[in-house]
Amino acid sequence: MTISFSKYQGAGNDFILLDNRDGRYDTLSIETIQRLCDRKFGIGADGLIKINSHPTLDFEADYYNADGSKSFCGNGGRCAVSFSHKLGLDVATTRFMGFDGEHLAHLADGIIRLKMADVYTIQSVDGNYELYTGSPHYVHFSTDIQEFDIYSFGRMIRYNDQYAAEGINVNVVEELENDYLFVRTYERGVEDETLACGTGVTACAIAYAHHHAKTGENQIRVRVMGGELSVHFHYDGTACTDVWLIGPGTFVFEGTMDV
Ligand SMILES: N[C@@H](CCC[C@H](N)C(=O)O)C(=O)O
Repeated sequence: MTISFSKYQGAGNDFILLDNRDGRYDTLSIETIQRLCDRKFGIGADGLIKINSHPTLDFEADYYNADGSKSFCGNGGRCAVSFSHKLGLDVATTRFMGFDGEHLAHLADGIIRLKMADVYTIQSVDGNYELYTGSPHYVHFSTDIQEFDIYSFGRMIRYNDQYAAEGINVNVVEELENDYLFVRTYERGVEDETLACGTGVTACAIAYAHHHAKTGENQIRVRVMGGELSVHFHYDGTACTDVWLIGPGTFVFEGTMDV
């Protein structure tokens, strides 16, 4: 089978995008997804997204991590909107289905505003936080995180008895200035640090607002290893609503691969 793909990246988190609106890639196996994402034997990517048709929404973004497991991906969601624009869909305002439910998004001037799920539960775990933003995240605040060994720390948390079965994404966060964070993320399903994680920066921005009791409207800028993202939301002291992840979703190259 010949796969026709486009490669995209959002703040350095990179994805293979497939147009599957006619179902031609419905039978793609987990092994094939792993091979396509492999950086030595395949195209190379942190994840793969099939754009499926949907009965009531503009499309479905069917996301797979590089190991073939499924979740919602914030950076991937933005890239799915950019790719859908390339496919000819009108995505100035668009609604699509993701792993965690329906999403609204807007594309203007190459920047995608992606509406994320509301967050009602922020769990405190020994001074760290655990929350679900479409995928599960562990948030640890620290200083001088450029020097932090995120790989060893991420693996220690992700594979401990509490999380080993389901897995968790592990973020380390530094406050650079008021409302400006630096975030590094170890992603489950990639099992390594990625250059950015959209659901991760969303979780970190929310945990930061919660930690500092920043109620009301929040606009948090986040530096990641591969660029800059923003997270806007309302926090009422308990719940986060009207959550938006803002950033690019950039075309890199396209091609074919025989599998
Ligand atoms: N890179 C993503 C998150 C992808 C899913 C995650 N690895 C998981 O399995 O939970 C993002 O940008 O949100």
